[in-house]
Amino acid sequence: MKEIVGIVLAGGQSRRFGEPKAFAKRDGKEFILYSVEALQHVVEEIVVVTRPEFMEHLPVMEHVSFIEDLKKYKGKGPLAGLFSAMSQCEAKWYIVLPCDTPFMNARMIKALQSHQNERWEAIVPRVNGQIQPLIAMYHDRVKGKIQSMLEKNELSMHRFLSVCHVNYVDLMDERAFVNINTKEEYERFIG
Ligand SMILES: Nc1nc2c(ncn2[C@@H]2O[C@H](COP(=O)(O)OP(=O)(O)OP(=O)(O)O)[C@@H](O)[C@H]2O)c(=O)[nH]1
Repeated sequence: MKEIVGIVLAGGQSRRFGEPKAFAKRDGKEFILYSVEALQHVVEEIVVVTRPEFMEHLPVMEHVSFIEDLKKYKGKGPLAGLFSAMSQCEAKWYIVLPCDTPFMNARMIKALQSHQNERWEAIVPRVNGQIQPLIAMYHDRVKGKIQSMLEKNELSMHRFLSVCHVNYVDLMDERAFVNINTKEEYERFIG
C-alpha cells in the first residue's frame, strides 16, 4: 500500500463553463496540468479520474495514470470520482484536487500535508471562512463512508464531511484556491 497518492478530479460536466474546464488555459497551459504539477513532488503517484473522451488529449506523464469513474457511480459527482480513485489505487492517504484551480501550487499542498496525522480522517482547508472539501486530504478509513453515501445516493461533500473526523486548517493564500466555474470567472481571474 502506498503512503500518499494524489487524485485529480476531472470527470465533471463543466455545464456552467460551457466546455471542458480541464483544458481551459492559463498562460498557455491547461488547467488540469496545474493540478497535476501541484501534486507531483509531494505524492508518490497521481490518479486522474476523468472521462474516456478526454484521455487521448492528456499527455503521458511519469507516475500519472488516467482512470474513469466506476460504472456503478458514473455521473454522481466528486464523491464518485474520489471513491473511484480510492478503489483503484490503494494508499493510506489521498490528496484530492479538482481540475479547475489553475493557481494551485505545491507550496499549498505541502502546507496541507504538514497537518497529516493518523488522528484525523480528513484534513480540509478553510480559506476566508470557506471550507474546501475538493482540495483536501482524506485517509483511507473514509472509503467505506463514501461508499455507503453513494449507495444511498447522498452526494453532498458537506454531508460527507459531517460524518468524518475532520481537521479544518486555516490557510491564507486565497489566490491559490481560486476556482473557475464560469466564463465570467475566467475573464475576471485570467482573461
Ligand atoms: N471523476 C469525476 N469528477 C467529477 C465529477 N463531477 C465533478 N467532478 C470534478 O469535480 C470538480 C468540481 O466539479 P464542479 O465544478 O462542481 O462540477 P462540474 O461538473 O465540473 O461543473 P458544472 O457542470 O458547471 O457544475 C471538477 O474538477 C470536476 O471535474 C464526477 O462525476 N466524476
